[in-house]
Amino acid sequence: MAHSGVNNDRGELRIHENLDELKTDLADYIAEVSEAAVKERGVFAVALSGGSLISLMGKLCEAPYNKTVDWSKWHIFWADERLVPKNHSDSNYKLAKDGLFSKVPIVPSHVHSINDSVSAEEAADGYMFVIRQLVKTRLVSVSDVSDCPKFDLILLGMGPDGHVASLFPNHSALKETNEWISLITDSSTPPPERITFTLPVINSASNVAIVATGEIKAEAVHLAINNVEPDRPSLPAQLVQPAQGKLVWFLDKQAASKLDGFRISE
Ligand SMILES: O=C(O)[C@H](O)[C@@H](O)[C@H](O)[C@H](O)COP(=O)(O)O
Repeated sequence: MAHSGVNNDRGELRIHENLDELKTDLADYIAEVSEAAVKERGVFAVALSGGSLISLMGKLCEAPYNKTVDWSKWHIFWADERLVPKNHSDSNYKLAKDGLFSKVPIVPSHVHSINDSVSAEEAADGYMFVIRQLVKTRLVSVSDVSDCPKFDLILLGMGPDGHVASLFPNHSALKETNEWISLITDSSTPPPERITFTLPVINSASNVAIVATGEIKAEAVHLAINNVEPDRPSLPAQLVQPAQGKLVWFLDKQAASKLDGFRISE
């Protein structure tokens, strides 16, 4: 690791020499968080995003994790989903199915995907209903400080514009303070219709990881982590500030290259 375990008030930074190291560390981290949740609560409620995140999680499907992780206790949710059919190449469900849960023994009824055969509004309401039910039974924990669900882990990618989940810069969904889910119809990155967790839900999780790689992400990583304009934070990734949970950044050295004080070691 180029820099390991550096903590600042924007969370723990795990900066890696290359993608292979990052993938191993990410798999280790997810396996550890899952084991701790299963020990404490008997289940692991994890929310995924789309993009490169899923392939960066790929080592979970290999030894030793494929055998050591207690997959039967995993419950999978989506921090965001694109409103396309589940067999469409833009679907985050398809991405996760092909890259993850078709390869490990996750219980099909523990996959809490978004309905693709109803209207966007009905899909958003349905997803909200499922999460509400699971919070009632405490399969998903509840935050002590808000009435929001407290996921054991929310895994986020980040776009070069600093978006996380489907929360885009300057979008009104960033201002949502009550609802758990927002329906987006005008996403600046296609496809336009998406369902996303809101910031209150992301910031109520026990653990949040943001995974960003490549030089194309360096500026947004700098703005979000060096907390530029802390009084007027506007970048979605900068607004990820878990109230009681732990935030960890998984970066490669290209994505970290614009961080204040960061030097690439040869
Ligand atoms: O559904 C989505 O579009 C994603 O959840 C999105 O937030 C993604 O994580 C980022 O766009 C980063 O994507 P990359 O890692 O592929 O750059």
